[in-house]
Amino acid sequence: MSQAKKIKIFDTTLRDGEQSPGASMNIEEKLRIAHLLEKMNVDVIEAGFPIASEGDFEAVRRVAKAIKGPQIAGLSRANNMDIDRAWEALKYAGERGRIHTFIATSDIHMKYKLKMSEEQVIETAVKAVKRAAGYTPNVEFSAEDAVRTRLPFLAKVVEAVIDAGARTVNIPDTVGYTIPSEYFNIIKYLKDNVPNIEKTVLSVHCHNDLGLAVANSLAAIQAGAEQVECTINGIGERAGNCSLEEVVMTLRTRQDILPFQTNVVTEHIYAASKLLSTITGIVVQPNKAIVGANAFAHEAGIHQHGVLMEKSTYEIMTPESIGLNQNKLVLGKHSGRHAFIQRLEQLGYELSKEDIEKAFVRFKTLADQKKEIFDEDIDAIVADEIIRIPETYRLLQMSVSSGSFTAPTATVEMEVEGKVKKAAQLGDGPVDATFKAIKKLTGSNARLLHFAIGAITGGTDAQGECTVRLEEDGREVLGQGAHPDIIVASAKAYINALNKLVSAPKRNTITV
Ligand SMILES: CC(=O)SCCNC(=O)CCNC(=O)[C@H](O)C(C)(C)COP(=O)(O)OP(=O)(O)OC[C@H]1O[C@@H](n2cnc3c(N)ncnc32)[C@H](O)[C@@H]1OP(=O)(O)O
Ligand SMILES: CC(C)C(=O)C(=O)O
Ligand SMILES: [Mg+2]
Repeated sequence: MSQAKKIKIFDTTLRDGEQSPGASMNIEEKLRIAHLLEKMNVDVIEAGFPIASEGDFEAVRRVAKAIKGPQIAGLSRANNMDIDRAWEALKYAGERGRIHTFIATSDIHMKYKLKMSEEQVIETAVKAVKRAAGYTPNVEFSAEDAVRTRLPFLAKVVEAVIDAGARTVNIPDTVGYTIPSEYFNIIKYLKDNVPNIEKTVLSVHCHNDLGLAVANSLAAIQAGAEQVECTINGIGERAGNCSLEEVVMTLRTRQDILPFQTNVVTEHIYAASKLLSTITGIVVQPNKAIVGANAFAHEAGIHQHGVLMEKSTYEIMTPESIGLNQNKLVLGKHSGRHAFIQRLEQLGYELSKEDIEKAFVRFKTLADQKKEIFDEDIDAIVADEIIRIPETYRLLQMSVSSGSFTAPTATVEMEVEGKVKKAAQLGDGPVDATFKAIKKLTGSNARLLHFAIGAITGGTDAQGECTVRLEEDGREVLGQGAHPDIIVASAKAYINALNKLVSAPKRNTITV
């Protein structure tokens, strides 16, 4: 059995997270996220601030009704109206309904915002906790701006609200001001100086104004905090809150020096991150820890080589642990031969050493001009440099008749696998008739996905250039053809694509 101490995860994506500019969510959206948080097995979901609006009230009520595992919290100021309204929404969750009441305790907030003395703040806090405790024993109290609060006063407030019935007491860094060593000392001070501290769960709630929310939360855990308040993708007021995925994955990854564990099923982390950014439109930066697009991607040749030999050379957690299928080796100008050869093999190419070297030189030249090399680029390099697509089908001659009085007809003569064949077809237009004739001659079932025609140079004598994209059995190819007659250019492009389909290696999904 593990000796690790349990840390409760209090997710406030739907409350503090929603305070991010532009992150407002409707009730259905909040419910979808709440269901995913339930699957993730977080301990508490703070669903909203019921007094804030009818919509927020309804969202908290619906979440309290629908969610079965985690506790459901609703925020309220330290007054009767907010607390009563919060319970009205939370009561459907029974004992799992948590009234979370708060009041600021720092000099700045008391003087300028609340215009209250220390005595008035303590009295208001105690009254609020007692009022909430009249509804449920599941009461949390937060000392807003605790980090900028004089410590002896903070200790007095904490002791008083515990006596009044607060089962959880939260010490927020509301403005993201503290640093890890200072926050550690604050939590330690409360542990050492509040006589009834063991009767409550000590919680922390960090903002990211200096980019230290996760580091501060970890320091607090080391000092004895038992609950961490956090949000998916770290969204929240201003620079955001402590990121759930970062704090949870740090605890999971560094068990060797952090003997703590959470109940979170981390394999849902990636899905939760995606769902939230889809709903809010707040995109995750590519280099964001854990859930950014590049968090499990490697571009540098030396790293790619290492990862191909043994993933743990450059990966401290597995992509699977957050619900990603696999890592990603991005081919670009920093890549080396090992990764390039692996991609060639995955694409189904079996090339000699000399051919690989030729293709690699072309790949590096292209990578200098292009940010990322895709599989289609590699297909083109191999086709041009090594394979030079064999012509299973060849256009010999063709004629087309069409106009406003004539039904479009195409007569096409082709060499098909060494035999000369001819067919005539009617169509909706001359190109359609031509493609139908080619299909008849080749027996192809390929689907036309895209057809584009343009002029290579200006003027009526310009070469027509045609591009088609065909699909057959899940494989897609591009075909190109050029000719002064645009119908002939179209026929050539279509035949070029068919040749690629019969010569390209068969592959399933394209992976890295
Ligand atoms: C650190 C945090 O994240 S705290 C949570 C912040 N979240 C939000 O504010 C989002 C939801 N808020 C709202 O919808 C609105 O602000 C409401 C409904 C709560 C209040 O709206 P209004 O009544 O119009 O007041 P307004 O927001 O302008 O001002 C806040 C009032 O609450 C008082 N107040 C602030 N915090 C508290 C508190 N913890 N306990 C009691 N009163 C408080 C202020 O002193 C001010 O009082 P006043 O109106 O007597 O001057
Ligand atoms: C309401 C409290 C917990 C808060 O969000 C903060 O202080 O940042
Ligand atoms: Mg906050």
